[in-house]
Amino acid sequence: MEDNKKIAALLSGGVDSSVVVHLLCEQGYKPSLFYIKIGMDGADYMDCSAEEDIELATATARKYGLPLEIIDLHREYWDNVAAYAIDKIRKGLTPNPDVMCNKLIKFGCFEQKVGKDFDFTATGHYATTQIRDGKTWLATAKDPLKDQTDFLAQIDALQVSKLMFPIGHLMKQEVRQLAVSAALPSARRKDSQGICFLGKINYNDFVRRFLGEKEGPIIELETGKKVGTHHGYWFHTIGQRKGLGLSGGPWFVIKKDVEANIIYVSHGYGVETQYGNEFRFEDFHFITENPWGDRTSEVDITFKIRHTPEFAKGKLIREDNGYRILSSEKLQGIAPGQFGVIYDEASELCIGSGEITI
Ligand SMILES: Nc1ncnc2c1ncn2[C@@H]1O[C@H](COP(=O)(O)OP(=O)(O)OP(=O)(O)O)[C@@H](O)[C@H]1O
Repeated sequence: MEDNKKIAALLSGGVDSSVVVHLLCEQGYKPSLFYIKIGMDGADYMDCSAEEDIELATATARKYGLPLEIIDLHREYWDNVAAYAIDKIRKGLTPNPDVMCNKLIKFGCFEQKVGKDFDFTATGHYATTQIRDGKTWLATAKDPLKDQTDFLAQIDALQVSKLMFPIGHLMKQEVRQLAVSAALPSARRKDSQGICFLGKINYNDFVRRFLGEKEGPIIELETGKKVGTHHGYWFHTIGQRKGLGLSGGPWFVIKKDVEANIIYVSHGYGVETQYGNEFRFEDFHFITENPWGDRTSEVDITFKIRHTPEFAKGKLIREDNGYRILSSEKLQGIAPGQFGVIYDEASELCIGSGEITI
């Protein structure tokens, strides 16, 4: 990479993005730093302050003599990401605001307002990129526990071609050590959850504010017996185990009847209905392009249906009107609305993702 590249670095005040700044400077770059402000919408249920973040970001910028600008994307966030999350929850689905925040805010609105004037945007995401056949592909991080490619799996070819992930080749421990040895202002900070509000606020308070409460029965799937009462199907998600307030557990949420406001639960593991080995996608999205071409109808892949370090093995099957995953093993808690994320067989490249439907 040439040293005169113009780089915008997204700085959150956390350890990871501070190390990004440090590494870029060591490589001879002079990145412009940007802190994205989402704001709290004047609501007390979002008790999180950006002040400490901004203070640490400012201290980091000063240490390296770099300009820091605060970009207000509050309206954009609420109009896009929060509205998306509420809409999905209302439909009984499980949204993933982190995925949408990356696609629409960090690499969407930010790109349109600021990033467009730079050659690259650097972030502290745990991910890498690879060039193959002249094209840029999203690739997994060295640290499997921290890998965040699943949160990036809705970005597009143009976005990925402009991204830099300077810490993607490091283990979290190495990043922390670098922060300490470089005496970065954020070195001793514990991990943050970034700007995505659902990581920072009480999820139930957020949902209650928009959808209120509505009591309904909790019914045991096998017996049809009422075992408890819930306060609205929107507080519960398929596969959920905690927070049902039922005795004699463990209980799992197996199914939701959104029309009738009923939650169906079942006991313990080994319940056949709790597992599935296939699901379909609503609009599958390839990040760079379809690496298998249109003629291949069935390919071996690895995939994730939630944010876990493990990859499941399976086949991606092309159908007349979309794609289907056939898993080699039974999957627990396939939650419609969540993103199913596809990787190549070696779990090296993140190929794309789609919203799960069943
Ligand atoms: N408020 C923000 N302003 C600018 N960039 C941000 C902001 N929040 C997150 N980012 C960028 O997105 C990356 C990934 O964010 P994530 O939410 O995963 O935080 P993280 O992994 O804890 O990173 P960090 O330690 O840098 O906060 C960050 O490293 C940073 O580059």
